[in-house]
Amino acid sequence: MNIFSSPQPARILDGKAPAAQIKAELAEREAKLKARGITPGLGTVLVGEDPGSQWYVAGKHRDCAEVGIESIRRDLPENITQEEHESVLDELNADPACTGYIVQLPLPKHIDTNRILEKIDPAKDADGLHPVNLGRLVLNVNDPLDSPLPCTPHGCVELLLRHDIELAGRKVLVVGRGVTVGRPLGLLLTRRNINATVTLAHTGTEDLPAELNQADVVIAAAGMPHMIRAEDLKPGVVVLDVGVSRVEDEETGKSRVTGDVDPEARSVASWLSPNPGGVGPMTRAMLLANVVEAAERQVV
Ligand SMILES: Nc1nc2c(c(=O)[nH]1)N[C@@H](CN(C=O)c1ccc(C(=O)N[C@@H](CCC(=O)O)C(=O)O)cc1)CN2
Repeated sequence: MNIFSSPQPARILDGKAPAAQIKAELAEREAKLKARGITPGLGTVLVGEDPGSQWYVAGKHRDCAEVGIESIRRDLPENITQEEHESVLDELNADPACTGYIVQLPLPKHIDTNRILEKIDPAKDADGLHPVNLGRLVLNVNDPLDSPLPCTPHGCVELLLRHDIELAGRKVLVVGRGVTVGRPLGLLLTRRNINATVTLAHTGTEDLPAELNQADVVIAAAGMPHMIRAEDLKPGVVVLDVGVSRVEDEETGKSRVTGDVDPEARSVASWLSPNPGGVGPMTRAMLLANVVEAAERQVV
């Protein structure tokens, strides 16, 4: 134990159990939709052979099967052109069996990601990353049935709420300004129903340790292994480890997933999300929620 230690090791912010609960709730909603003649169908668009992306997409289809959502896969070659990629999105936009879809990120460098995200029909945007849906997040459209929320930010907030962790009035430091996590997460946390005070740190932040030292809650989404050092954290802090990096295990030589947070943080924090097993399963559950909600909007 060092001088920064909290008296007890951090409690685990487990994502697997709440994700399983959410999936069970979604399976019931899906059954009601089917009874009304609507079958939710998730499409995925994957470009290239990246093993991580292939694994995530396969996981999304496994999750769909669990909940009763139909799956549509479009696996495209690495050298696909912008125009060819966009024409696949035109097909999915027109396909009534596809009630929602995602384009797995990152895309190869020769593809303009923003143009691809803009091409998705906002009503079928299962990731909540179309400019219209991100704009609704900025505009504070509050009814969840109006528009999808980005999956990882929504998963982070749900993970905290389902462990009864109060966010109102607390200082939350989000580390990372990416479009899939950091930026939308800052917007979500400052909504009136959550009411956190948010600082968004990034590679241009001059004194990250000073920011970390002030924070009641740290959400690390930078994708840099163990960049959040235990000695910079305030004792009793709540820590969510979102970053996913693949590193070689020193003992086995095999590739494994690691997060942004130094494992020693468990002796300082009051709550710490494991990685894997924390935010990842919640991200997947929130994607399914977006697909079911998009299909439910067809009923109303
Ligand atoms: N279109 C999108 N692309 C990407 C997103 C996204 O939300 N939409 N996020 C990430 C990848 N991602 C989903 O696509 C994702 C990452 C991690 C997990 C997850 O469950 N992780 C597991 C462990 C994973 C492992 O062992 O490799 C965990 O945390 O327990 C799910 C989804 C980038 N691209």
